[in-house]
Amino acid sequence: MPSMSIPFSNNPNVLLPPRTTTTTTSLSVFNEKQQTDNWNGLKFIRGKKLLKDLTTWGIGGPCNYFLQVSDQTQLISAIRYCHEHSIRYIIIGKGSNCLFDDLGFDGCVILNRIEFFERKEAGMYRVGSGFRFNRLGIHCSNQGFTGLEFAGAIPATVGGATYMNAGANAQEIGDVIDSVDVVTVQGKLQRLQKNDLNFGYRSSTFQDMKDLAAIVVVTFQLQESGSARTKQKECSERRRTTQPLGERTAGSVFRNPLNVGVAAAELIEKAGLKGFRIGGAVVSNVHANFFVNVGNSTSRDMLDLIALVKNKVDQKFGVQLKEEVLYFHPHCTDLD
Ligand SMILES: NC(=O)C1=CN([C@@H]2O[C@H](COP(=O)(O)OP(=O)(O)OC[C@H]3O[C@@H](n4cnc5c(N)ncnc54)[C@H](OP(=O)(O)O)[C@@H]3O)[C@@H](O)[C@H]2O)C=CC1
Ligand SMILES: C=C(O[C@H]1[C@H](O)[C@@H](CO)O[C@H](OP(=O)(O)OP(=O)(O)OC[C@H]2O[C@@H](n3ccc(=O)[nH]c3=O)[C@H](O)[C@@H]2O)[C@@H]1NC(C)=O)C(=O)O
Repeated sequence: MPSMSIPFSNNPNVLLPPRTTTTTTSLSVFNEKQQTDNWNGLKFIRGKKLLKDLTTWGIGGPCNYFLQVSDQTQLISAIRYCHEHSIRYIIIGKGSNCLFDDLGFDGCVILNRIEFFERKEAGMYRVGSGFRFNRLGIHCSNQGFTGLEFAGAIPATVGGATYMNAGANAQEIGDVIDSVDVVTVQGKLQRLQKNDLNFGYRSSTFQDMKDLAAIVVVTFQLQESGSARTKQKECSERRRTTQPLGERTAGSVFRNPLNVGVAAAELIEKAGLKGFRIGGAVVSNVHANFFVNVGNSTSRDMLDLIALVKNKVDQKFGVQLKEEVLYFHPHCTDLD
């Protein structure tokens, strides 16, 4: 079995080489007593924040620096701090698409809680990227606007969903976005209009932006519809009956293969892998593209299960599945 099958996040900030004076190259700091670093009013927690508590999979050791931000100014300051100190960093929302390592993350994890919500005019909403995506979907549908009914049951933030171009039930977030405000790695704010944005199946302009630090605000333009509320309830009901809700998963592990005409889940099921288990990681019996942490999965269990499923599907059907979930290596990845 290959030791590592899942690609790393392609976020350039994650690849930033640590400077030994500021980011430890060993993870020994994680065993020390929790400390805080105060900088420009920001309070970084050092060494003790467990990533398993920040992700839906419930897997992941401590991160070297942790910070929760609740507004744009804090986020920009945090990014500047990381750059000035050569600390690699990532922004996470609900942690529903992330696999962290049991060894943790030798860098800074910034938890996005920029949660404001403004109604600009009928059907136009300006929303902080840390706002809960499911809450947004329910609210807009209840107000009689269509386009985000699918979001009502998805555990994500608006920023994470935009970055991935989240979609379900034949809808995608990219279809109803009017503009997106981002902050660059230089700490500058920039607005991207609808015409500048290029969304595809689980892909977005943001995944290719070399100078993206974070999505900060998303503005939506929705159309009126008398059936939005009913449709939203149907989407949630469908999810309840076809997906293992209430279990520790990261949603779909693999993207659906393009131009094959068959879903990843179907290939995995036909390979006889439903219920297959490695340690505490199990292919769901409810939906084969969901892998469940049944309580004690290590990151290695999950990585091995992903690699095994990939291999079996390739051997049996000649289809190379691509991961939707992102893996974050504990150390600087340019050395690996
Ligand atoms: N359809 C469904 O039923 C389900 C869908 N999902 C999907 O999972 C995604 C996860 O959302 P969420 O939990 O919020 O994200 P996560 O916290 O899991 O973050 C995943 C990655 O998204 C990027 N990201 C998150 N927030 C931002 C931001 N503000 N600015 C820039 N990049 C950001 C980062 O990538 P990087 O570090 O590489 O920059 C981050 O590592 C959603 O897109 C959703 O589609 C999840 C579960 C179910
Ligand atoms: C969960 C996610 O998004 C989901 C989204 O919720 C649903 C609902 O629209 O559609 C996608 O799943 P999916 O393609 O597996 O959709 P489903 O309708 O559940 O299944 C597709 C096909 O696979 C078959 N199927 C499904 C599950 C299973 O165990 N076995 C199986 O054979 C179904 O019968 C169906 O013919 C998204 N996944 C991807 C990778 O595109 C996510 O991105 O994390």
